[in-house]
Amino acid sequence: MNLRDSLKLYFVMGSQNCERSPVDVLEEALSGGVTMFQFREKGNRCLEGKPMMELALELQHVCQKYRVPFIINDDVELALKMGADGVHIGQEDESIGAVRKKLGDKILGISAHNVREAQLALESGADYLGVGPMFQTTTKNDCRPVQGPKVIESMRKMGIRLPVVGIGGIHSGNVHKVMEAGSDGVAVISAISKHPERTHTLFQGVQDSLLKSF
Ligand SMILES: Cc1ncc(COP(=O)(O)OP(=O)(O)O)c(N)n1
Ligand SMILES: Cc1nc(C(=O)O)sc1CCOP(=O)(O)O
Ligand SMILES: [Mg+2]
Repeated sequence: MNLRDSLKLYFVMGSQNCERSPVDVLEEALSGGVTMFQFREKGNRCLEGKPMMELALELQHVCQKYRVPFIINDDVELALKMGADGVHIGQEDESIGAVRKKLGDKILGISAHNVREAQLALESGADYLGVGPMFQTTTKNDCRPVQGPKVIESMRKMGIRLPVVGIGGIHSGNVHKVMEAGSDGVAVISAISKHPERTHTLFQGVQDSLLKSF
């Protein structure tokens, strides 16, 4: 599967986001159509040290079973140590160029909030952009103000063709707005971590939007 296709339904999650076993949640999400996974163990009640590492390895194993890329949030050294498929970093994390050098040809995702950040990420070697927040979210407390899907639209209008996922407050009722703005897919936490059994509805929303755009 190429990267654009892998980004259709991108599940981002850590144990702090789950109401039951993260391994079971991920397994159900992958059966429901998730195409890429990011391990984001961060914030209140998150695991550290050995328990975090053990969980990361278990989740990586589940992704391997489904042949879905396993991405690590923020921690480049952890990603290299585990042999993860890539890393996602934001504007407040390490420099993009330095991370690209460490990662070689592994997947590098960058958060971008405007056309300038998107252009810089592209020039520094990003493989895809995470753009948000699309809608109001309570999952990440240091989020930027909501700009909505129009940011993705403006990136596309300015000729940025890099694969893009929208993130922040996305659920099956608003997924079409993100896709219609020119996104390749959506990244979600709570819509799946709280209701993994509804993953297929989100996946169908992405597919329907892609079919309509032809
Ligand atoms: C796919 C995707 N997009 C954006 C983010 C946010 O990254 P960042 O801005 O570095 O914030 P944290 O997730 O590290 O709190 C993401 N993780 N994934
Ligand atoms: C991790 C993250 N990054 C965001 C950004 O705007 O960059 S919003 C966000 C949280 C997404 O969680 P939910 O799907 O539950 O709203
Ligand atoms: Mg980050």
